[in-house]
Amino acid sequence: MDKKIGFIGCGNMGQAMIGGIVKSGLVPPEQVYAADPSEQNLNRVQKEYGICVTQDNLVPAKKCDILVLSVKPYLYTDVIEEIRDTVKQDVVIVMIAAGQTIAVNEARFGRNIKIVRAMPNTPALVGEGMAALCANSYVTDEEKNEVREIFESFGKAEFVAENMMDVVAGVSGSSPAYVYMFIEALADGAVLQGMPRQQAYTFAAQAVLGSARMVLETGMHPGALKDMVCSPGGTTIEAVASLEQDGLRAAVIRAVDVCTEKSKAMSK
Ligand SMILES: NC(=O)C1=CN([C@@H]2O[C@H](COP(=O)(O)OP(=O)(O)OC[C@H]3O[C@@H](n4cnc5c(N)ncnc54)[C@H](O)[C@@H]3O)[C@@H](O)[C@H]2O)C=CC1
Ligand SMILES: O=C(O)[C@@H]1CCC=N1
Repeated sequence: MDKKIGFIGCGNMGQAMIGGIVKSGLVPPEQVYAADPSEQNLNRVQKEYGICVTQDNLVPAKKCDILVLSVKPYLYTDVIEEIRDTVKQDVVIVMIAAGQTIAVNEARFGRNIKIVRAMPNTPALVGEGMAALCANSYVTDEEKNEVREIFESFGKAEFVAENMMDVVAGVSGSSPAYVYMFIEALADGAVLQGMPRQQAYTFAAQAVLGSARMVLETGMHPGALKDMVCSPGGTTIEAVASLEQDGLRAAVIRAVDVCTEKSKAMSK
């Protein structure tokens, strides 16, 4: 892609996206810019990925065709105020912050600005991200495809209606945290039964990875896949009955629900 891609904010999510883009070879590292006040973060991405780094937000603002605002939601007002007179006329702004709506941010720019709102997740760093995207009417189909290509360079990406963005935070933006908790708990159970800890993380994480691929690649219902593991009178159904008793599913459904509600509340 012959575009310059900039990041304002180079923390967890910015670094995950930069890592994904550079590793995929979508654009050469010289075409990727990151601005952040943290020298430590900049040194890390500069050393690891060879991209252009600066503490001045106006550098990527001036140079980039696609500009990702990867700062915390509360900083959007200040950052937009800082860059809005410097960005290219035709720049495509990509907003990845939870609870930041297109309408509110169009108003902050105060002109007809192209905005794509996205909700990615950190597995982007290993090329297995999941992102939802939606765009305002100023973004052309070609530009939408370019932004989709960026997100697809480190995982899957789908356009959705903007009113789906809150639930996307609940089901994929934030859910890696719940999955890590599940992996940690699986490993703790194995350690309790005598397995060395590092080995336990490998066994637990590979089981989660393989199960996720089964859902995506077989297209089978998760319940049917679960039934395939449960031998009558066997070990698995003992564990499944125990998880039902302890409310695993109810706990997860509630987690997605409260996360979604928090995202909605942040939009107000
Ligand atoms: N971490 C995640 O899993 C996900 C995060 N997001 C969104 O990504 C955004 C960033 O989140 P994280 O990367 O987790 O936060 P973070 O705290 O790791 O990174 C934010 C970065 O912004 C920098 N920063 C602070 N003030 C700045 C300024 N004025 N100009 C430029 N950079 C500045 C900080 O030094 C830091 O490196 C948030 O809006 C969040 O909602 C979206 C999806 C997933
Ligand atoms: O916790 C957060 O607010 C961000 C948004 C999705 C994942 N992390």
